[in-house]
Amino acid sequence: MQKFVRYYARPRFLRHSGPKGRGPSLNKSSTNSSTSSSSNADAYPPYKFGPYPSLNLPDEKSRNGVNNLIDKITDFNELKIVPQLRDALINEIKYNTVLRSQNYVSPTKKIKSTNELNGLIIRPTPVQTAAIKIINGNKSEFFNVYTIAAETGSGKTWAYLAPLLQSLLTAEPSNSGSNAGIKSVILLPTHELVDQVFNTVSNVAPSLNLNIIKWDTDSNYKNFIELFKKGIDIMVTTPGKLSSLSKYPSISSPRMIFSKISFTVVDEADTLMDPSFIDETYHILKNMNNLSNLIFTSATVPSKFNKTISHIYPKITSISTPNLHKLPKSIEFRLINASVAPYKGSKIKALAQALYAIHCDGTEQGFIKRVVVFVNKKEDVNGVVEKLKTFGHNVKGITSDDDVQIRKDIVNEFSSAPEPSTNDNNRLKVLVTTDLLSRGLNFNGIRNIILLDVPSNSSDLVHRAGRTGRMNQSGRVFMIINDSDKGHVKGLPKVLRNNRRLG
Ligand SMILES: Nc1ncnc2c1ncn2[C@@H]1O[C@H](COP(=O)(O)OP(=O)(O)OP(=O)(O)O)[C@@H](O)[C@H]1O
Repeated sequence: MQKFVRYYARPRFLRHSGPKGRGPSLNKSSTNSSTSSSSNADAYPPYKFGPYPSLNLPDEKSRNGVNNLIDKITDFNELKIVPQLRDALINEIKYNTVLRSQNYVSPTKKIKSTNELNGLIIRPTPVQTAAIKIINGNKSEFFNVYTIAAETGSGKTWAYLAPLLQSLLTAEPSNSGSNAGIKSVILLPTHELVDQVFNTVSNVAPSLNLNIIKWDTDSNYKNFIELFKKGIDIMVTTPGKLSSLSKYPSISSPRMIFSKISFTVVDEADTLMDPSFIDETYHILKNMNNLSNLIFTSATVPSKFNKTISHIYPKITSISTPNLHKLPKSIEFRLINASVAPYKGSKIKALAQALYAIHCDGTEQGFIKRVVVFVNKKEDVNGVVEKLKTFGHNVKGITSDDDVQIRKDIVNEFSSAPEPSTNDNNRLKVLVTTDLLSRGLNFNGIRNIILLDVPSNSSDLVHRAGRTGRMNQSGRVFMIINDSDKGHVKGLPKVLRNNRRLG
């Protein structure tokens, strides 16, 4: 029986919008009042959040170039994609889009068959239109480097998968006599993201007659060698796991692995090219001597990342969308001040109260609510989990120290579509984690994110908040602050309410 410790009847949250003096209840899912003022939001410089490295907007020309591309296209049929790929892509999205959780109007009304899905019209998102037009339209035989940058939850995975698959399906048959080798690689920073992208590609590979492989902690080398001999079309892996291949005796040199790779995607690129990953990532990229296409993709473009890749690759085509570095408009952002009574400086009490308020606010009727709580340091996760358990919450924690399979099982509870709630008591599940899970993970139907710690920079804020509000679905982000944080977050609610860009 899940009972909650109540501090007082109604949570008092610092209001970020609406008339003075009336703290809105959590129940009101008033839409973000940014629509009117967001039109001139770009008249202001990006808002620098926090003292650390800022975000860097790709040049205006490339962004404007993308704008007029986007406006005209509303259908995948208008894009240069071979028919079997277009059909496979649309089908995959129809079955797996987060938009389906919007279609769960009640536990019994689960979408059961294709015809019920037909109501879901799948159109290319702006970043998909731009990436497919620019990359598929580029006939140059030389080595092309692209960056794809677009807001969280806007469909970047298919924005790079479509050109990658198009290139595999339209490539000239190899005249080298043997198919053995790897044709393309998708690099990701975490095992969870390798699984997520591999699952997306697996949904279309059979109908496109492509051999794909996931090379990760649970992969089998014998299976890899068998597929390698047949020819691997796409390998989904992490830089570390890809490098580990050269330690096997039968792999004489890295060149044997990399010699045939012509298309590589570095997803969550600002992570994979940051000081903690770059040696491994760059060691791999520089061994790929036959690359025709290299794509870096991310929802944030930190200045350091921009400098690093422009230094290595002098000619880069940047593809970025008008809303880059903005939080999706569908997200409501609220501050909770733990310094006021009854919390008196205890962020944990404010967190417990926020969870209680979410539990009682009447949203997500008929489904188990799931809340993701982000903290800055992994050593704080277990303490927060234990504390919340004392308040009666159903809560789990994940850090990079946890066993990979346990991590994946817990993530799956939060990344799969919302589960019907059979008994009214067990209506709320909580996941406490760090930035390990703030990037890329397609949490499906998560409507509430709580930032227990103030993120130290805009990039972390964008990625954490971006686990909700995906594909413009509604979502709420609560940031719990103390008086000492006020200086750090001053002006942030107004900036986000006006849909301004973060810098
Ligand atoms: N054209 C589309 N129409 C509807 N849903 C889509 C479309 N393209 C992708 N989706 C769905 O949107 C969700 C988010 O896509 P994806 O994970 O690629 O976003 P992203 O931009 O990579 O996010 P992040 O920046 O957090 O990594 C997925 O559920 C995906 O199935």
